[in-house]
Amino acid sequence: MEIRAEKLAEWGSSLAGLMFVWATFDQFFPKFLKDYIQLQWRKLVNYFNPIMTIIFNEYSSGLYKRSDAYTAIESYLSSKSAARASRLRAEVGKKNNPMVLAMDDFEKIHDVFEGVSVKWFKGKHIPQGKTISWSHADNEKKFYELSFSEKHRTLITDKYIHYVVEEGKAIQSRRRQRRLYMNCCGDEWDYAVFEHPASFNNFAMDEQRKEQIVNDLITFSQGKEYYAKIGKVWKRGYLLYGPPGTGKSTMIVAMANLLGYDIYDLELTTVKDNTDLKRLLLNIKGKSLIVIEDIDCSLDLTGERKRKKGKNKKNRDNFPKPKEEDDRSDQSKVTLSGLLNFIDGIWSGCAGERVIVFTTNHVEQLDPALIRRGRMDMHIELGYCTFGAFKVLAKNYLNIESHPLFEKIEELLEQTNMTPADVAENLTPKTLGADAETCLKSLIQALEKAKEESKLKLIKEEAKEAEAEAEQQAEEEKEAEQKAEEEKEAQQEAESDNGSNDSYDEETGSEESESESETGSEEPESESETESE
Ligand SMILES: Nc1ncnc2c1ncn2[C@@H]1O[C@H](COP(=O)(O)OP(=O)(O)OP(=O)(O)O)[C@@H](O)[C@H]1O
Ligand SMILES: [Mg+2]
Repeated sequence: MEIRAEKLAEWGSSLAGLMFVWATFDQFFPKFLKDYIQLQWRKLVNYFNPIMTIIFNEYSSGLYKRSDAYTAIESYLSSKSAARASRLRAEVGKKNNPMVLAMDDFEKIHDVFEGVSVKWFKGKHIPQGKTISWSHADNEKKFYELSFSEKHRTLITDKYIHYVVEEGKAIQSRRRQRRLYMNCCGDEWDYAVFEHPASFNNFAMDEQRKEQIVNDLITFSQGKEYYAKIGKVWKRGYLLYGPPGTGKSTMIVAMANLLGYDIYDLELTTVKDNTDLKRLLLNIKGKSLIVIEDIDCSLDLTGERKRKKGKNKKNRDNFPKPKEEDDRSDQSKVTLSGLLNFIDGIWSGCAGERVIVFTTNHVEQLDPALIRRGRMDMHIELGYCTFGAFKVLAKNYLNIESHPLFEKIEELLEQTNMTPADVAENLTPKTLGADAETCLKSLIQALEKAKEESKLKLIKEEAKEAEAEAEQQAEEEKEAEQKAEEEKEAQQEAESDNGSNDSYDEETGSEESESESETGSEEPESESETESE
């Protein structure tokens, strides 16, 4: 299309004229008149295409706290802005938080929900004249304006706004720095900022099972209405069990990272009694993952607690403890019923969503009451490394998805038990520049060694068993011999008794008179006396 120079000049002068008129309008017309004209203009537009507008103010009137809906919408829109807004504002997060791109003031972005297009506008009212105020509400008044066609009113007010707020909250919680709380002493929580890279993406386990667990967690975290409908507290319990080094603690971190929850690591051995336990638990906020590791070592299932033992804790117990700590653990009286009350008692409903995780290496030692469904809803067994799990580790550690050595590794993994922790350690390069093949070979070596060791162990165990069996057999034989001897002796005694009775009859009691003369000499004497008489 050809645009002629005279035409351009004509447009230019019209534009300049329009700008002049606007500048004059803006400068000389009072605010109320401008607002009136704007209102009338909107009405005119609305007449032909009815548009509905909803305003979300940053501060509700009289409140000093930012509106939750406003902040949730801000988070939701910031996730859309990077791709859709033409002017962005960069905000650098606090310590270690990534930079966040948000839409700038007076920007518009479009969003689509169930095929319906809506428009968001970020505006602000700037107060006329400068006033000094301590309240945000008196300064700039920011707001989000949502506009959509009137005919979609029900969809937007009933569903879309709810969706935006919930999604925004989820984004906030994902961005928020998470905390790891610990109860070090008494009934108080101490925390540290929690940054752990473990996730379900790099967690090594059977893919199908992993998907089940992830789906279960996500369904739980989105199940607020469902739990309310069925009248249950919004909580879910997971029991993770398996040998040391199979990823129980790693899975806890992956769970927290997936849901964006804080972790509360509850150390029962430092809690004095049920009252302190209650106090601790009441101070746990919503969106939290409460963890009791090695539950079998923390709580005596008869009701009394015992000191942690096993694994590292066992080693720790070898060191003399400060007397104070010793005394404290002796006085501790957290009971199983106290713990169960917390898990599903009336006061378990005092906070928002919660996930409770127990870990143990000895599931068979746990009281069935503690782990029944409803308390520990999902039981997850973490076992030795399978080939599927190995492939995840190989992708994580060596960035490879296949290799000619995989076949050999698969075969060896089927023949021997190696924990994912050991496999991971063998896949870790030990020297700078060590390539994938070197690491795989090192794993094969370790697997072969483990296989040999388990074979030897088996042989030793069999030999030990055979020895024990032989010992038992020898003992049984010895016992049988002894028994036979005893029986023989008893028989001989009985026979000799019978023999003596016979001789008494035959020899008219000469022997008896002998023995009787030892015990009671009077009777025979009197007898002899009568005889002599
Ligand atoms: N399934 C897994 N996927 C990825 N890494 C794993 C897995 N299992 C173990 N690891 C690695 O092994 C290390 C030890 O695992 P973890 O501490 O989770 O084991 P655990 O089952 O909690 O052991 P314990 O019973 O001794 O507490 C982790 O740091 C992790 O790097
Ligand atoms: Mg662990």
